[in-house]
Amino acid sequence: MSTQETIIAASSAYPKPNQTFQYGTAGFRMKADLLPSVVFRVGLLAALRSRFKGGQYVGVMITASHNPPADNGVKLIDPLGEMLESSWEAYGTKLANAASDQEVADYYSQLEQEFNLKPDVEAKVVVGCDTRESSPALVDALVAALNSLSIKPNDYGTVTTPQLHYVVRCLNTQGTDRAYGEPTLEGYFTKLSAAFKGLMKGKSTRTPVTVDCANGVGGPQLGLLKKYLGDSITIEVTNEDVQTYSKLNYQCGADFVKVGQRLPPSITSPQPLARYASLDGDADRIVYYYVDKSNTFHLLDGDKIATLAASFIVDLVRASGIADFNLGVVQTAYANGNSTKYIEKLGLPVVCTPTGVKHLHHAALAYDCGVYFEANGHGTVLFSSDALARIQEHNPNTPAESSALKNLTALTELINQTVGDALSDLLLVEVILAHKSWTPDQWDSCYTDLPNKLEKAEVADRNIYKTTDAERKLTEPKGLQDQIDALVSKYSNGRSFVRPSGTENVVRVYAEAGTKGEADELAQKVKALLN
Ligand SMILES: CC(=O)N[C@H]1[C@@H](OP(=O)(O)O)O[C@H](CO)[C@@H](O)[C@@H]1O
Ligand SMILES: [Mg+2]
Repeated sequence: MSTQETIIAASSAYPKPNQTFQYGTAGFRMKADLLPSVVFRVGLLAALRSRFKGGQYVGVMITASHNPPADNGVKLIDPLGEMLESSWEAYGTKLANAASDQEVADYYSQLEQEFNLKPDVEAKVVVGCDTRESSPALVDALVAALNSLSIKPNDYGTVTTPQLHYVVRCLNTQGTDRAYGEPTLEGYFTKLSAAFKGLMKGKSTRTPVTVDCANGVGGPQLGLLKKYLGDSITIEVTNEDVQTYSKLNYQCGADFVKVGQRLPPSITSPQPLARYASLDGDADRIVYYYVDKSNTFHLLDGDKIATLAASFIVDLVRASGIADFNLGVVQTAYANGNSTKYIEKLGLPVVCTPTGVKHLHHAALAYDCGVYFEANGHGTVLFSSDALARIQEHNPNTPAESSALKNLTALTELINQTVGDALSDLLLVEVILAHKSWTPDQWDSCYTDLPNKLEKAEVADRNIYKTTDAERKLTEPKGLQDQIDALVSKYSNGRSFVRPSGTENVVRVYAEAGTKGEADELAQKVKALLN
């Protein structure tokens, strides 16, 4: 049979439902029963992408992150562990929407020709999935697509999204001077735990940190990581039930905590000033929190993690005696206004990009060290290859410089530089707090969040909302931005913006103001302009 015929035969087992699909910020994501045809076609896309990249490995992750248990999703990982290059999202969308098996096969061949893909360049695809009930069948759909092209994918089983990103990068850099690590889970755990233990040497024993794993894949993986960490840290794991599918992200996890600004109900008697953290369903996102002595809840979100990491790394670089090192922080419009002010006060450059990790990641590459976080806890730290070389070649002049340099080097190993990684970020925060001997309230006191409110509005057509200035201003519908500005001007420390979501059929409204009541009121008033 020709390739066309084998694709058609295999595709016929995965008929397309009557639905339009779009590869968005988080790949394809929706109710799992709508996804088999999409995942099959993403398998074809992954093969094309790998061949386009000269036969390098690409990854396919099956997950719907913080979405409810009945949802699932699929996204592609590029060879260095980054998100799929944006220009390819459109090919994914077109493949997913092809009306017949014949059209699927035709479009596959068309792309093969367009990119002049040689038949002798073999595709290499790795796959991983989260713990959802629907995940194994979706992996089967992916494997069926690859098998129809005579490709045998490398299945990493149930893994966190960042673990798969790590593995993809390791596979493609093996044996080069940019080798990222062993392309196995053991390699991942060993790399993180060795760096962590080095950084914690000589630090006094800390109180435990409690980690809510959203009843997702982070639970079992954190359980494994703990074995490698030994007694270098005490981690208490909660919400780690992956057997009861309905519990995933239910009343727990990073999204629940961030959106509701409250504890997961499973934490019934929080210890004042103890450290708590929540992961999301695929463990690429983390937020911290604590209750103070009067039992009031305080969130330490992605902005707080970014400022903590940036100030710590700047200090380490200085203490190592490395000069002319430029460190920048990348945020989105959702970053709290006071976090931005704080970073400016530290004398660090800070830029704002559109929402979505790929935009932040790209902007962070402009620095020797780019620290990027979304307020909701997605984020990581990138060191440029030039910066890594300078750190490696630097000759310290004093024992103090030598010790700082050693820690800086270990940090570059501890941080998953492919993508935001809740497990790696957890260890990063723990290291910094240990080095500063800080309790969570001391960390929190660096700056006070401006009261804020995030709302969503259901609108007839979110595509009529067009933005500029990193999504902070509307250009369309005409006149709406002026109305928003007029409202904002009535509030001290007021700020508000409106943008269409990239992952849900809604428009998001964000507002900040001097008091919580004013922030809520401003958000309501801006929302009312949309109807
Ligand atoms: C306000 C907000 O939290 N938006 C989220 C959300 O994007 P929207 O385009 O706002 O739907 O999902 C993205 C993917 O997970 C994440 O990167 C982003 O931060
Ligand atoms: Mg996630």
